[in-house]
Amino acid sequence: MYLGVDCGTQSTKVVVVDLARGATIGEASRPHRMIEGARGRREQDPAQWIEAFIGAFHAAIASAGVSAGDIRGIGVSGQQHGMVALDARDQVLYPAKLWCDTETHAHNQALIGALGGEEGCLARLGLVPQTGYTASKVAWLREHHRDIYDRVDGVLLPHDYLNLWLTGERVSEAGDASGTGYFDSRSRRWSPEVWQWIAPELDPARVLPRLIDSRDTAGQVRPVLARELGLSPGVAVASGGGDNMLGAIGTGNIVPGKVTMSLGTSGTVCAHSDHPVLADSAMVANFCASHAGWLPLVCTMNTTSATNRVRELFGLDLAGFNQALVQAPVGADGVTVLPFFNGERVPSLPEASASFLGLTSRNTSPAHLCRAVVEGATFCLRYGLDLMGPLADQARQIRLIGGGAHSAAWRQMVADITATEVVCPRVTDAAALGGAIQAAWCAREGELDELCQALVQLDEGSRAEPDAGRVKRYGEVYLGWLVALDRLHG
Ligand SMILES: Nc1ncnc2c1ncn2[C@@H]1O[C@H](COP(=O)(O)OP(=O)(O)O)[C@@H](O)[C@H]1O
Ligand SMILES: O=C(CO)[C@@H](O)[C@H](O)COP(=O)(O)O
Repeated sequence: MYLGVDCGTQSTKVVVVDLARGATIGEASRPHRMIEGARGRREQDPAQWIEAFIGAFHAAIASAGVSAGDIRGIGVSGQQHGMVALDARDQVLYPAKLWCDTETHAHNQALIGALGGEEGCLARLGLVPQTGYTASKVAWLREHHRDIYDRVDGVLLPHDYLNLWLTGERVSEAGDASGTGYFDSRSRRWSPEVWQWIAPELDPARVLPRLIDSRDTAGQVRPVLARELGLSPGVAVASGGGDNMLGAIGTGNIVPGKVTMSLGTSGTVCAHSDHPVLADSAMVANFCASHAGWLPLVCTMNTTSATNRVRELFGLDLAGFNQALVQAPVGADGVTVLPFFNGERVPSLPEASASFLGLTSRNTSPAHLCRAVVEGATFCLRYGLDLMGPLADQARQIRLIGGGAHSAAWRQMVADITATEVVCPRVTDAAALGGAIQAAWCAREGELDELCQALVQLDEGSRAEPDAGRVKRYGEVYLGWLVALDRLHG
């Protein structure tokens, strides 16, 4: 039995996988709260991740009808880029600044400038740091909270922090580390040179976690914690990884030719590559995968974070929202939504706000506005997919995951907007499943492709084929959306 954990933005999910039966036999989740402030501040208290982990752990074990003592290994996935600053006793010094925090935009611009612009960044890091990556958060801490910064003894990513809590070890692996902005994603090594620029007083050899291979274990669950959780002694904790990296494993996207799209708090599109990718656009991030190879990815900041905002505006639950989506036509009778409530990464507009355009007396029903915001969020992903070019073109199917993938109307919309067949894995918490699969792989239960073949099952009932008429209509509506984007944001 293996356990997969995904510390997402809105919640922590846990799945229990029975290798012998080739099945996921238990699932549970527990929510997180967000601390939001002026100027794009978005933070979370890492203590909440631990609380959510423990709650979801016990609930998933109970739903599987097994004993915690049957668990052989654990793999942890986490929201990428968050900064967890620790003192010498591993205590958290400041709330984790998240991937969707845009408060540090000026520091990111300064970093890009100092590294010699986009070309200099590509030469040093193999990618161009975006607002939201960890690097500018460290520089921001230095400028705004010098007293805290001076006490920093370690900087971890969210999944690394959970691995530390589980094992007592400060380690990291290439997948998640490649989203920091101080890691060379081609050589798969920290970049002390870039670190020196953002945090000259902090010795990278001390502050940055030890890098391990994706197939290595971070360590074993601490004996005292194992007793508290009811685990057997010596349970191994896999290297884990960023949620998108483990989502790729949990959808079987471990070799070139496939595309995974996630409709979570963020929206992401990624495709595996067996070599580092230098895309035409800096918005395509040349991340590493959390098994081997690379995972070029685009990420939009306003997916279910945007759709939830409009849903809540009308007091709708998720079922009511999904019903509303099908009550308005393709294109929402002319309503165009640029859903940049939180600023945006792709397109690169960290300081933008949202716009609703084309409103008339005939298109302001809840159905119209709900449909329009989902269309706007999906157009951002289509925009990202187009930036990926040949990396995505070769895929004839999109594997759709994340909470939004539960909506049949949204699945069909993705198929029609991208003109590509869409199918969901049975476990749409694919990052958590990827964690369990990686844990079994680290325990040498089999090769990764064998484990994916056995454990990633598709939900045939979720399959959505593009409809020729709607594909054509969406082609026109998307062009209008691009014109609006250009007109408002240049
Ligand atoms: N049945 C559903 N229909 C539409 N959207 C859904 C459904 N279930 C979940 N969601 C959306 O998914 C969101 C959570 O997505 P999730 O992938 O868990 O986020 P994260 O991993 O970022 O925490 C919810 O807030 C909700 O908007
Ligand atoms: O910043 C990125 C990817 O670069 C996001 O995808 C985060 O990793 C958060 O993921 P979700 O909570 O939306 O799954």
